Amino acid sequence: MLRASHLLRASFRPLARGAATHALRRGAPLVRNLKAGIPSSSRYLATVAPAAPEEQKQETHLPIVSSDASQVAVGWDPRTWSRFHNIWLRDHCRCPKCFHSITKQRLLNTFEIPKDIAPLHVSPKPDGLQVVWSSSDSHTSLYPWEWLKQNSYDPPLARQGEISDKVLWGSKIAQAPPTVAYDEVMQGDAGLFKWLSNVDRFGFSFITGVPPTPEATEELSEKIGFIRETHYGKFWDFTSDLAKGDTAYTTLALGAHTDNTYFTDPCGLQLFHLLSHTGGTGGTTLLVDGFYVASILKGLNPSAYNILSKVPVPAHAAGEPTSLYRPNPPAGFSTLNHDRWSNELMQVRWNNDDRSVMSHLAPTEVEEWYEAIRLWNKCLKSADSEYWVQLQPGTAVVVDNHRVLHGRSAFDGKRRMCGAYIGVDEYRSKLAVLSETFSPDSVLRSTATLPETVVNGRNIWNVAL
Ligand SMILES: C[N+](C)(C)CCCC[C@H](N)C(=O)O
Ligand SMILES: O=C(O)CCC(=O)C(=O)O
Repeated sequence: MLRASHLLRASFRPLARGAATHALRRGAPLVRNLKAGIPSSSRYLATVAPAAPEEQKQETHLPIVSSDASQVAVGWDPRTWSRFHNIWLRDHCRCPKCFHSITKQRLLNTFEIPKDIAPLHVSPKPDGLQVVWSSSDSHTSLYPWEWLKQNSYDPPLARQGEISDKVLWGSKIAQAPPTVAYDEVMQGDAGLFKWLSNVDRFGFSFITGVPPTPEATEELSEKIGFIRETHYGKFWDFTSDLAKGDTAYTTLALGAHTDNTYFTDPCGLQLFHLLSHTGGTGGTTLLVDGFYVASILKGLNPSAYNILSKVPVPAHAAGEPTSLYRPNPPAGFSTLNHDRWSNELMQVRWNNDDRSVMSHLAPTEVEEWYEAIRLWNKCLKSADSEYWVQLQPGTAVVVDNHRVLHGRSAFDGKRRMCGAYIGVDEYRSKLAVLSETFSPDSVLRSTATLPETVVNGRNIWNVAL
C-alpha cells in the first residue's frame, strides 16, 4: 500500500513507479545551485518552497526523498540516489528510546520491528531525513544527511573516489622518514595524534629525543595503549643471550619479517629503542613496506600475488619449554590478507624462519607456491624495497606489524634493545579517539551541534558505531 503524502511529477523515479515522492512544494523547481563551494553531490538540489523575499537569503537546499512499502530513497542529485530499506532505517534509529546515548548500545529490540515496517511519511529536514513510522506510537526518527551518505549501501557512496591516504614507500623514504619529537608526543594528544597519524600513513615512525632508558621507552609505549604481554614478557629489554628461545636473542641477522605469525592475532605495533651497542658493529635495522612490495608483486606477477593471498602459512613459536604457540586454525593465515568487503590489502604476515611444515599444500600447488615466495622474497630484498637505518640511543621506532616488515643485520659486541608490542585494536582505538578531536569527518562536523548528539564525549553518529 502506498502512503502517498504528496506526489511530484519528478523527472526521475528513484523507486518503483508511483512511489510517493515528498514534494517540498508542487512544482518546486529543481535548480542548479550556483553557489561556490557546494559539495559536488549536492550541486543539483530541490529548493525548499520558494521563500518569501525577506527569507531569500536563508535558502535551505535539501535532497529529495521518496518512500514506498520497502524502501526510502534519497536523491542527492538527479543521477545519485541512495535507497535504504525501511527495516534497516528503523533498526538504526538513534533516538534516546532506541539507542543508549551514553553507552552507544542499541536499546531497540530489532526482532520486534514488523517485517513490513514502512513510513507514514518521510520529509527532508535541515538536520536530516525525518521518518514518521506507521507504528502505534508514530515513532519518529531523524537520520543526518552526512551519516546517510557515509552509510549508503545501495549504492556505496562513502568509498567512491576515497583515496587511501596511505603512502607506500621504498628505500627512498630514507630521504624524509616520518618522525615526531618525544617531547611533542609526551606533551599532549596533538603530538600523539601526529605520531599515530604517521604510523597510519607510512606504517612506521621514528621518535627522536627519547631518553635512552627502558623506563622512558615503556612510558612512551603506554601513551598509545596498554602494552601487550606475551611469552617474551611485557616490556622487553633484550640482548644476545638467548634469554628467550628465539633468534632475536642472538647476534644473527634476521631477514625482513613480521612478528607473531604464530599468534592468531599478531600484535599491531612493535616499538624498538636501541639503548646501547658497545664493542662491536652491525645490528642495523631493516624496514620494508609490505604494502609497497605487495603492490610491486601484484604488477609483476598477479598469479604469485594470488597464491600468497590464498595459501595459508602455518607458524610456531616453540623456543620456550613452557610454551608452544600455533595460530588457530593451525594451517595459519595467508601471507597477504585482504578486507573481505573492500578487497583492500589489510595485513602482511611473513616470517620464513618461524614457518612450520607446509603440510596442507595440494600437490599441484607445491612448486607454484615455492616459486611465488621466491619472487616475494626477491621483491622484499630488492634495493628499491629495503630501507636500512642504524638506530641510535634516543631515537625509537614504532612499526605497524600488520604492514611493515622489519629485520636487522648480524652484529657483534654487546647490543641492548628494548621495546614493546601494542595490540592492533588498542592502536586503532587510540587513533580513532584522537581523530574525533583532531580530524573529525564530515559526519561528526555536520552533527556536532544537534541536540542529544554528543553525549559522554562521543557523537552518537560516529561512523565507527
Ligand atoms: C620482540 N622480541 C624481542 C620480544 C621477541 C621477538 C620475537 C621474534 C619472533 N621470531 C617473531 O617473529 O615474532
Ligand atoms: O634486534 C633487532 O633489531 C630486531 C629484533 C627483531 O626483529 C624482533 O625482535 O622481532
